[in-house]
Amino acid sequence: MYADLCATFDLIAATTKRLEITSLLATFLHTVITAHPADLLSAVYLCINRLCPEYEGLELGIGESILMKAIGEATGRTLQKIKADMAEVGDLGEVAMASRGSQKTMFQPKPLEVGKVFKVLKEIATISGGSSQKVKVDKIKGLMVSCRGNEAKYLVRSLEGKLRIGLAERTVLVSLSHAFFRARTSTSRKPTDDALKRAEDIVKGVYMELPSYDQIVPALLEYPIDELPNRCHLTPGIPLKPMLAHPTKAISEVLDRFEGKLFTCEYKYDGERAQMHLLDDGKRCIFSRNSENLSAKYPDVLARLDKMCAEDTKSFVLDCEAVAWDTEKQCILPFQVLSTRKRKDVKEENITVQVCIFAFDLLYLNGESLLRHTLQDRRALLHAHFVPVPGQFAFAKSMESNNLDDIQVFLDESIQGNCEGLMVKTLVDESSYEPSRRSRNWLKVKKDYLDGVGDSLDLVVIGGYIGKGKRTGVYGGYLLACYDPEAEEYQAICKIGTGFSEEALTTLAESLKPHLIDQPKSYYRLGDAKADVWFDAVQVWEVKTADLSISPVYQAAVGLVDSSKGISLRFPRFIRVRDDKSPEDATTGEQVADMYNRQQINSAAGGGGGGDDDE
Ligand SMILES: Nc1ncnc2c1ncn2[C@@H]1O[C@H](COP(=O)(O)OP(=O)(O)OP(=O)(O)O)[C@@H](O)[C@H]1O
Ligand SMILES: [Mg+2]
Ligand SMILES: [Mg+2]
Repeated sequence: MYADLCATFDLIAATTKRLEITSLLATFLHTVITAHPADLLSAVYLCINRLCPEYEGLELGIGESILMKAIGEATGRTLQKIKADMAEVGDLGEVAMASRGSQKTMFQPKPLEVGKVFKVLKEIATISGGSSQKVKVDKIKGLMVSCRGNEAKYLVRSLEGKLRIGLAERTVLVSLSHAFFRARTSTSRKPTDDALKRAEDIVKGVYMELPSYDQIVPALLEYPIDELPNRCHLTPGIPLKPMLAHPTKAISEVLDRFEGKLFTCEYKYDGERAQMHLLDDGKRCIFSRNSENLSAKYPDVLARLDKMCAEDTKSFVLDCEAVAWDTEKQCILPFQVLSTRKRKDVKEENITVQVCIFAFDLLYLNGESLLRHTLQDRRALLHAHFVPVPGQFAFAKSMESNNLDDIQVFLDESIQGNCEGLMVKTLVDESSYEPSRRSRNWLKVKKDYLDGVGDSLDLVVIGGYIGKGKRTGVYGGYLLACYDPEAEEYQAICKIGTGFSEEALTTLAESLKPHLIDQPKSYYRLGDAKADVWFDAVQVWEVKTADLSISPVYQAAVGLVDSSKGISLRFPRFIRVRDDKSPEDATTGEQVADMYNRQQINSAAGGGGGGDDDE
């Protein structure tokens, strides 16, 4: 059984054609549905490399050293040999497979089952405490000795938290819908593309509202696909992925894009996205942009929830921004202040950074999902069912006008008020809430864009340079990368050395030290970029740049603008650590290429702000 999954992984790794991958996985999942339905949930989780819904926060990502130890002990090879192989091959999964293959076994252990493998992985992730390292190694060993063929390779990669076979989560979702479609229709007829597509849209749509296989897989096993939307829908307590916005260069661009449509301008608050939930039973929670549970960070906000609700408000999901607040001067403080707030185990009486919540959308109210309502409706309900509390809870400031001068005045006011600019949104037509989409119906206008800097990038730290002179003892600079989800690789984009306060240099170096690795990962695409030390891809930094240029050295967006050269940033400047983005949410190669192309168009047009003067 686990062998079948691993065989499928091998086939998937061997092709890059999305349709083929979908069909390979659908075939496998179909057999699971018909022959071992109880293992289906485990199989799906193994395919997407997760242990539970994202918001539960349980993760694998077992460190290289523990894995090497386990491989050594399970295969009777020395650590030195494994390290040497690793240096040569660069992939611990391959090393494990080769080590297992060369091992003489006295007897054949029982074949591994998907459900068993997944169960043990989950156990490993939950182990903590004093002797946890040893227990983990033992459990890994226990699985490893039963591995045959390529199983050790995928087992190790699952433990590392990265399969790297080019299997995107949305492909798993599509395959799952196809597999169920096949299982639910008679085999004599070949399904029409339309019917397949319909099944696909239902499953995808439901997942957007309720991103939890724990709920969706059992429902699919029990009911027909058409019934799924009635069984699974937006539910307070389970975070949905927030809707995202497109950057625009100027107010005139907004007016062009939204011509003939009703739209609204809102202040764009500069804090942290906060999705607030109230459940029927009174339970409450807050989630980040990344579906991380922030309840332990904002006990003060949870405590004020009752004050914010009108009397008939029993359950809801609110989309908000949490912003640092100056209680004396009664005004918004910059993001930098919010970032100094403690993140975990916050006690209300010790809070130094107060926050005010600015609500801009209502997604669910009293048992009903509002996602498909117009923004106009949702906003009316928001205002009717919630009550502003000075300095604690407010509605996002908004304004309707299609006059360029009016919007400019509103934008200037927002900047005066310590905001980042405006969010401009369709109000009636095409104004439903689109979870997890970067929608064309939400446009952001930031002050920075108007200054000609363009949007910031969120990049992953993969290398460092030993500091000299004033930076002795800390890193003098870092190597950054963007992420290419298609190739599942981090592509080096630039060296960065400016924008750091002395304090930041120290704290960043400290926070990265536990993630030092002996050599760059096989999935770092480096080109000619070099570094003194290498880091595991764990930290995301927001970075501003003067401009982007084609580079013979760096490999970001390679193949998109030039067949062999990548794109690099000129004069990159560190802004902040993005705790709310994981490395795989970093700016993509495609976005980098997009930014480069837009910049070319703008400078060719001789438009404003073309200068690239940087201090
Ligand atoms: N009125 C508002 N409506 C919607 N979002 C708002 C509003 N005010 C502030 N925001 C914040 O602005 C964010 C979108 O712009 P921002 O440039 O900060 O995105 P980001 O988090 O850097 O992500 P990305 O760059 O990937 O789009 C939202 O995620 C939300 O946190
Ligand atoms: Mg922001
Ligand atoms: Mg951004």
